[in-house]
Amino acid sequence: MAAATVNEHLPTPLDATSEPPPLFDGTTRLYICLSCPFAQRTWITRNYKGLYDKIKVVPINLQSRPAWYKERVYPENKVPSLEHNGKVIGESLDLIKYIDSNFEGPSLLPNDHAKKQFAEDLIAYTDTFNKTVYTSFKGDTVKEAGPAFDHLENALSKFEDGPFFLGHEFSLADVAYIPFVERFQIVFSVLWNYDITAGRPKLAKWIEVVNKIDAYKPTKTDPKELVEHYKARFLAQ
Ligand SMILES: N[C@@H](CCC(=O)N[C@@H](CS)C(=O)NCC(=O)O)C(=O)O
Repeated sequence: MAAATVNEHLPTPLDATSEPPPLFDGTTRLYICLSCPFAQRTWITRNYKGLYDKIKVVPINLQSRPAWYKERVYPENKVPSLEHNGKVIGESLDLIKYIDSNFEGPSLLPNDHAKKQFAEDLIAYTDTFNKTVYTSFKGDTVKEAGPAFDHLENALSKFEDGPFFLGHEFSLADVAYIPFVERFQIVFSVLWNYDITAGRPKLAKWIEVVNKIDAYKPTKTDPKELVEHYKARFLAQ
């Protein structure tokens, strides 16, 4: 069971003119960008575990990035990153595991060895999944991306007992994919007139159920901004 959610009002993203927060004062801070799918993974994890007071979300404006972010927080200059116990760590897939195992709240990885291994395999496949889909934008998109969505449909068929990758329990495997599937569903529909769930009933059900999770709802991206961003980034000649 997810922890209770709160109706959170996040601060305006910090930009190049913003002073840094009082860094390394003992506050745990999760630096994100509101439209970043990698950061969204960590944001969902933090919400699902009910860590609203324990982990402060600090949105950053990546278009007008504050210099102190690279210089004093995270030299890779990307989001997400987590300031915790006097150090800063990054990489969304490492971070979701880190948050899950170092903080209180419902566990997002099962104890069952086979299920845990399946979650690890799925998490390891996310880069291939994303690469296959992003590469397809430059080619015969619907045809080339098909196997990536079929992979998810097959994975979702593994356990009979529920709509999620590991069956009835929501896990880090779901967290790792949903930000990207959310974006792909929108852009395939708007730009290629293609429904990624057509002929993929498990994927359709999974998306429907994940959309009801309170920890996920406030993290969803703005579809209009997304389509404009994808047009400019992937379809411009
Ligand atoms: N592998 C990283 C990727 C993070 C990433 O690329 N974040 C983007 C925003 S969506 C970013 O910070 N881009 C800024 C840049 O590359 O300068 C992760 O999983 O956390």
